[in-house]
Amino acid sequence: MEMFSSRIREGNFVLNEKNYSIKWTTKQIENGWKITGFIKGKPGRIEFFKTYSSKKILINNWQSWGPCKVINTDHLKLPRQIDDNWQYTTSLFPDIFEKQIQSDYFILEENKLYGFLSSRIAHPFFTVQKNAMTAYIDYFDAVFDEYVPLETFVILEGADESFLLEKYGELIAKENNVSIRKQSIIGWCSWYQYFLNLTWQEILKNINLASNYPFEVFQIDDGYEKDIGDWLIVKDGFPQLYQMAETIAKSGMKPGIWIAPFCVSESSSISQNHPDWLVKEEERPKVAFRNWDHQIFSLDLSKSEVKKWLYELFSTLRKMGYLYFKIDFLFSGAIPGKRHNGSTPIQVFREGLEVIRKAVKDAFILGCGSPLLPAVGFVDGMRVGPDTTPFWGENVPDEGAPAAKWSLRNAITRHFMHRKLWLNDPDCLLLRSEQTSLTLNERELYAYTCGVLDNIIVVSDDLSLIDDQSKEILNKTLRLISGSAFVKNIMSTDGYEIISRGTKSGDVKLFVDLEKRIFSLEIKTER
Ligand SMILES: O=[N+]([O-])c1cccc(O[C@H]2O[C@H](CO)[C@H](O)[C@H](O)[C@H]2O)c1
Repeated sequence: MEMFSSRIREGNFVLNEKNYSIKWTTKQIENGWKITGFIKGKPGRIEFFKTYSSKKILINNWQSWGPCKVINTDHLKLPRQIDDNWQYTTSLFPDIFEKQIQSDYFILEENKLYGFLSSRIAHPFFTVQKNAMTAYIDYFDAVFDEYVPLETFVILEGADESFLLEKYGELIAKENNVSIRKQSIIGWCSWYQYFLNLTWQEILKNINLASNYPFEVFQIDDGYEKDIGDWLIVKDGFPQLYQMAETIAKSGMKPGIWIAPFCVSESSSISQNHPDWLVKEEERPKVAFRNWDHQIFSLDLSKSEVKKWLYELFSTLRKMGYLYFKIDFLFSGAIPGKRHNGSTPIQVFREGLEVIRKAVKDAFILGCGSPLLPAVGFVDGMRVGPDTTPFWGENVPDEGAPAAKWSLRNAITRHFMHRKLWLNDPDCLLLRSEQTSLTLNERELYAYTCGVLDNIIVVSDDLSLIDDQSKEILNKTLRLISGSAFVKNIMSTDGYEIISRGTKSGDVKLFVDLEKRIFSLEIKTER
């Protein structure tokens, strides 16, 4: 284990390189080491730490949808090609990802965890090549005249990897002064039934049927808006946004809305009227990703006009009565590219989140498609996996594309974040027995796992398709929440053992195998 080419040991150190200076402190902590410090100059991408890598490692992608999974470093085929439309969800640095094994923020291996506790200015990540693991901190093109804090780094050692990961989560929470909402979310969401074919008639139908369910939140997803960026203008056939909120509120639920606030479509009025608001590459608006048959640009969140627009947008929605905001495609605010004031993409991403937080006050913010570590402290809930699907998805590559199987796997491998960094959103439960390829067993397996994990529970079905059996799955799931859950064998590749103490049904133990699609649920003490 080497930091800047010297063996790791306690003390205060200084290093003056050509382009930057760094001073740091290495301290022994319970179960390992902690490194804090300061840096100035034009660091670019610094090689921070080096060690040997095991073959079996748990790696993590930087944003919500990306995989968090155990791999065997010998079995990964390199080089690999990235889908051009989704470069930055695959990696913040696609050129690195194509050639090397990459893990963002942390790596877990047998008996050891290497992890960063913060991403306030820079992007910290690891690469593995042959048996060499390197930790980098990337400061993009930023120049710091004065010392700025280094992203804090820890090495944790111990025999139980699940425990190391939990410990890591606690340290991140402490570093970022996180406070967690006690009250979790039980709700309804339109996306996984209606996708972009959403209509106001169907929304009304489901608002009415929702009175038979314990939903506190009723969230309208993508499909109501005229264009990505033109959020306050609705599609033909929808009432005004304030009327939608009123209708939901009248039925006794909290109005929730989906919005992708850090990006705009090439066709939106923002792109047309404010080209100066967009992140540029070679003087042209940079394509953050392609979706909805359009090129999608990234907003330059370093600009005060953009921040003002963002604040107005969210305070308007809040005034209309929205109390739950699913803010999506957030990664687009943090992609590399030229911003107006020289801040790093990570800094401006956090400034954007801060503006939204101020504007919506105490309303619930659910992050989605979001960089994970930089969002800690700004969001109440966070999607921790790819989109779920009304099919299992066993043939979908494990790379962040929608698939129930991989969505649930991430809910398990990223469980250590739950109630430490935010409330985990494992994505929606799909309970309907029609218009789905999920079997009864798969629907139960998904729902009970989310329940035992105590995660956010949001149903995304046309409620007129819910039969008694499907409703009983929901009721049973809701009796499994509120416990404190622990994934016992996090490095496993053939089935997870999850225990949860103090659930509404007592202490429970769940064994779940996503390959074989089997589970067994043991309820130990009835209360
Ligand atoms: O279909 N896609 O290509 C695609 C790519 C990436 C993300 C994605 O889903 C995201 O946005 C939709 C609305 O558009 C829902 O809100 C999902 O819950 C959210 O995760 C969909």
